[in-house]
Amino acid sequence: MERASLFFIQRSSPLEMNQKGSWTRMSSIKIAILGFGTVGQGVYKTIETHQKELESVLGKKVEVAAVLIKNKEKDRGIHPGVLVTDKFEEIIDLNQLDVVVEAIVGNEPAYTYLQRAIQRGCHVITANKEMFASYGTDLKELAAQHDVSIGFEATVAGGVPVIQTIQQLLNINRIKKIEGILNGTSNYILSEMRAKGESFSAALTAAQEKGYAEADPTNDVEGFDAFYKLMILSEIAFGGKPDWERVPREGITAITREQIEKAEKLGLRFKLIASIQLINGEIVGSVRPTLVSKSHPLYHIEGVENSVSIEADIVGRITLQGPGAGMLPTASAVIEDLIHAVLKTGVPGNSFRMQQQTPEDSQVKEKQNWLILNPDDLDHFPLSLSSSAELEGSCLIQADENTVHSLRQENRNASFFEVLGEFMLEERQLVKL
Ligand SMILES: NC(=O)C1=CN([C@@H]2O[C@H](COP(=O)(O)OP(=O)(O)OC[C@H]3O[C@@H](n4cnc5c(N)ncnc54)[C@H](OP(=O)(O)O)[C@@H]3O)[C@@H](O)[C@H]2O)C=CC1
Ligand SMILES: N[C@@H](CC=O)C(=O)O
Repeated sequence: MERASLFFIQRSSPLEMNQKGSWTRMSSIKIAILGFGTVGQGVYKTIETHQKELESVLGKKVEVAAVLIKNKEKDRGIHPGVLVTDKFEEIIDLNQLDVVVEAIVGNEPAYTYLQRAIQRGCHVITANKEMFASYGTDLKELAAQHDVSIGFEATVAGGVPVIQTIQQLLNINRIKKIEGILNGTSNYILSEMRAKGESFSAALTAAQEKGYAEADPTNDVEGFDAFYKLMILSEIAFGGKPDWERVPREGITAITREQIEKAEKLGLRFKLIASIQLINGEIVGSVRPTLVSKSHPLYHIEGVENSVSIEADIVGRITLQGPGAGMLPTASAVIEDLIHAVLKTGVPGNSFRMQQQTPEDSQVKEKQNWLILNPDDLDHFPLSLSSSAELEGSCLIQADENTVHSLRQENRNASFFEVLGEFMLEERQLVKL
């Protein structure tokens, strides 16, 4: 009995003194969660488990007023007082609605729902990178017009607070380059294939079961997901995005277990690397499978972990690392955005970061090391390493992007992988092109 009443006291709003000096129930922050999959459920659970912390930071209880889903037949285990509906109209028409958290999939109807929520005066938070990469600029503008916050920490690198780091903590630094592992599913698959000899499809199934993969995992394994995240980072770091068509995007589907084993023998690991930088004032990016050597920090990023390195002119290089996908890490990003939303530190324009950076000290892209697996014509590479047992049927070159591009055209069956980090082979010479 005592336990039950204690529980009741905790769940009801605390008392606050009103202007007339009498005690009333403290008002609560009412939120709606759009989507109740991995992310939506994580947010719902975290609000339950961390109500005390939320209340102490915000001075108010946070109440989930409504949840939007597609399939009304599924049992959700949601508290009976919460409106569970497949009709957005019922949510947007609620008497009180302060924050809308969007965790559904794809551009529409997510974009329209968030526009309507902002127009109603609600703060919005999204985890939907595909939508935000396309419409983030418009939504930020709309949010500024309506003086509401827009949170999108969960759109990039799951639980790793990279957006707030750039927006709130690197206001004066000029960012030169951002590079990292931005897709948890791909990194998990590559790690499982290498460490446990799993097949691609078995590793993908496991990533889906753990809630890491997108509803359509093509986005993960073909590099679209990392690409969307890169575009979101580009906008906050450089104040703009490159022409999407000019960003090479390649996923991990063509990587075989044999290639992974061959790389392993050479002390190299495959990682899906996303990178974006200013080169002579132009924003240049790419998403592609890359080989990293033991000396490189990304070599040790395994499983669902993500890692993002930010190179800036004052601070130098800082690296953030942590879980890049999954229920609770993503809920963590959303919940922290909720604090900024309610305290209004997430209103666009409240970040001091300049919108457009002067590309004064942008860099010239140097030649990189590339490992070519199975070139069609080894004679093409006079100093090829084909005589090496480990490198049988492959060679290492140093070349710029354009040279590699032409070589690819001439060697259609060969695979070209940039090598990051120190990579030297005894008695072997690098072919410099
Ligand atoms: N999973 C992760 O680790 C991360 C995911 N994200 C992003 O968060 C978003 C959600 O991901 P996740 O939770 O994994 O996805 P899920 O597929 O697990 O869940 C999607 C949810 O959205 C609902 N939904 C889909 N379309 C509609 C619609 N048109 N109207 C109403 N409800 C709809 C589904 O309803 P129903 O249950 O009825 O089918 C489901 O509850 C995605 O944009 C994803 O990219 C971001 C960071 C990490
Ligand atoms: N599918 C995504 C989820 C988080 O953004 C990933 O695997 O990284």
